[in-house]
Amino acid sequence: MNNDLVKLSAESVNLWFGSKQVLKNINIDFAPNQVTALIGPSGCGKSTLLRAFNRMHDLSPDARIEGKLVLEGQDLYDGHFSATQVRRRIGMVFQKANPFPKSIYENINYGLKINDIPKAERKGIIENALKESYIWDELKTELDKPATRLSGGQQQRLCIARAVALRPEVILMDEPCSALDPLSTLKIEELIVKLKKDYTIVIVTHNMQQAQRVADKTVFMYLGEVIEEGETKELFNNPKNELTGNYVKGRFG
Ligand SMILES: Nc1ncnc2c1ncn2[C@@H]1O[C@H](COP(=O)(O)OP(=O)(O)OP(=O)(O)O)[C@@H](O)[C@H]1O
Repeated sequence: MNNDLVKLSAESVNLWFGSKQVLKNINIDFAPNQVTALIGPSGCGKSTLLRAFNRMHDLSPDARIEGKLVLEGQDLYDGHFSATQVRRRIGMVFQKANPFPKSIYENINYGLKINDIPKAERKGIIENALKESYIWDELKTELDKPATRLSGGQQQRLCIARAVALRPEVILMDEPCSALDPLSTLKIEELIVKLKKDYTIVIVTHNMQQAQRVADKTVFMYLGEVIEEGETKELFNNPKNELTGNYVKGRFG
């Protein structure tokens, strides 16, 4: 891919937990302002790859990474960045919404504080992040209420607001809708499509319809390897690899 069209990439990435190799020679380029879905059967390494971009394996003493994970030409592991700096530029939303046991306001304010955003700016940023995440109208009169009292779908949109408040360049989403009802799922999907105007988004999903609804590109992984990647429509309707075809048609997984 032309370098101007690459926001984030994995270059010859191998990853082990102890002696078990979980990622094998992964090469992927993620284009800016696009949504890319990572699909593949359970255990194929999707979350592990996503987490590697966010420096989440720093805390696993048995994790070993070879190769490069690159954001705009800069290696995320070459000592240039701290994990906090990486996470400011690459936000993450998890499978289960994980609001802090604090108020709605404080959930977003906390990240702003630890990233030294001046106090005078925080209120406006919080309002914007909630608006951007389509949740302001629902929550504007109860910002002081505990976030844990929100519905699962609202909690997940709050977590997305928490991520966007820091103005990351990339948002990684690890099965963000798997714990949600169909209506909340639809709202998050609409939000994802809207957010790609400003962010590069990578989403892990087991939901084939979801991948087709939200993703411009799709990457199919199997046993730690990338088997096929391409335009979502193409990969689903005209897969080049038999394994991909069997997976997207639901024959295994
Ligand atoms: N911290 C860890 N220590 C040891 N092994 C791990 C660790 N994290 C993941 N693994 C192993 O790595 C492999 C890949 O797991 P991963 O969670 O990346 O798969 P996945 O494709 O995201 O699966 P799922 O769709 O079920 O979430 C699995 O065999 C898992 O047990």
